[in-house]
Amino acid sequence: MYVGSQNQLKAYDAYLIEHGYTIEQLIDYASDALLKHISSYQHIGILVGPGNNGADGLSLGLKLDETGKDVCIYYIGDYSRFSQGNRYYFNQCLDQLRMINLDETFIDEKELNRHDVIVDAFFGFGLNSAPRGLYKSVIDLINLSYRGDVIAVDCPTGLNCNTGTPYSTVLFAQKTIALSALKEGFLNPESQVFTGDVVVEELAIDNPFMEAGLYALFDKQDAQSMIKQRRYDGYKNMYGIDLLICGSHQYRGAPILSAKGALYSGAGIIKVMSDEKVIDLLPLSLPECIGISRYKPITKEELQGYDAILIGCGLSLEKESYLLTSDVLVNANSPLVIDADALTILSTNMSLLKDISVPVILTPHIGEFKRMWPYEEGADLMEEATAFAKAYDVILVLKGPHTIITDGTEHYRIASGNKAMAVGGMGDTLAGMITSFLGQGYAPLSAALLGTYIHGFTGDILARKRYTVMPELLAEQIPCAMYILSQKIEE
Ligand SMILES: NC(=O)C1=CN([C@@H]2O[C@H](COP(=O)(O)OP(=O)(O)OC[C@H]3O[C@@H](n4cnc5c(N)ncnc54)[C@H](O)[C@@H]3O)[C@@H](O)[C@H]2O)[C@H](O)CC1
Ligand SMILES: [K+]
Repeated sequence: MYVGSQNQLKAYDAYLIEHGYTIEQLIDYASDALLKHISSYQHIGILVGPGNNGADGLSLGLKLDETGKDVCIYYIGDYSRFSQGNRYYFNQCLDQLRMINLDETFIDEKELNRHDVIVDAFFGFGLNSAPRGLYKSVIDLINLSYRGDVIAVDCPTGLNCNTGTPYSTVLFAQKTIALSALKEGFLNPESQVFTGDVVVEELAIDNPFMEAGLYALFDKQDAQSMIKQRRYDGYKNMYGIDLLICGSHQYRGAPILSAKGALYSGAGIIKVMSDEKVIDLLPLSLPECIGISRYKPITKEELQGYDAILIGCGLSLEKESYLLTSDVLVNANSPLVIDADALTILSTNMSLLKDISVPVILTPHIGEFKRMWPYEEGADLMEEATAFAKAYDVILVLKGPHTIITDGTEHYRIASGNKAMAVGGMGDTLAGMITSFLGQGYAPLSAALLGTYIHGFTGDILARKRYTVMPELLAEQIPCAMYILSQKIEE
């Protein structure tokens, strides 16, 4: 299943049109996909707006009429402002269907309740602000007085399709048929009260989702088929020797959380290169890990022999951390995960990324991302993420609700994770997990996807009975979560 923001969905339609489809054809495919969801009803009212969402409703009305249904179209506004696709179907409807212009004849409660379903094709992903005037009046009337089902085409009118939050007026639907892809806002669980059940219907064409920039939703099934079974004859070196260059005298907890994330997600051997104070603490909290005292400068030789390296968690922003980060970026010859303070340091000299020949995964939260990329407030985060990954040839794990992961060519949103996980230290655990999967031999993009999915999945299990989820507890639960996924256990 794919997901897109308003911009991306507009670009998706433009891409299809550039590649030979006409808008009238696309609307025809859209109404084909809608038909089966409405065909069990007999008396059908369709609310039609001025754009292509309205056109979907008109084309659907024609098809329902052909099968003997009682169809009535309610429209607002003047023909000259309708979209090209809308006019094409509007003209056909004029000859065949009962058409009510709400500017002239407003519907009352009785007329409304003649229908056993109301199809909302007022606005789809094109809506930019609250519905006003007659649109608002009709929506208010339906919300208050209509007793049948409301089915929304693509997005309920009045719901912001990027955020999943309502404008001041919104139509409550029992069901929403999302065309081609999920709208980004539907990832927000709070949107469900407006959308009702969401069904995604793809158009019956060769859909170029990924090429055209839409994001795939990486879900439980994807994780189950990606996760490898442990081998009967496996031994520790087979599961990776990972180096975590993390922690400082100031931050002693972060490296422990990263190491726990790495260890509990299956790493063979973990070495933590850090400040003396962290090294002293390590055997007490994590006796499985090996401590290495950190001296400057870090040479190429010291970075040899690892399957994956993580730098950044709890590193601090002292001068010495700047030197350390550039030493590691210049000398590393294993796949590299860059997190937290190392990202802030990197943001002061992004050209360091240009000369790296090993695969690099960056794991910023939005604040760290903005330091690295000229992000303008309100810009489309998924589009910016893709552009960033392409520009620097890295894998970007942009942390947030339904974390964004892209290498510039493939793009994903992670289906797991929840609000109880917004706790300091959670990112350190995640960075350790991704490093662990890199070290276990997963391709870099797979390591990022699997690490992030399992992190969220473990958090989801814990959050069923918790208001907040602590990173340390989460780390300790990773083996159970991985067992559930690897054995395909239904819960
Ligand atoms: N690939 C697909 O899945 C396809 C989906 N399709 C459908 O097309 C709509 C999007 O159509 P579009 O014409 O771009 O936008 P809308 O119909 O949602 O809106 C029309 C128009 O209205 C203006 N507008 C915005 N906000 C307001 C407001 N508050 N009040 C009044 N007017 C407003 C704005 O100018 C909009 O452009 C999508 O949802 C699918 O249903 C197609 O079938 C093609 C293939
Ligand atoms: K709609």
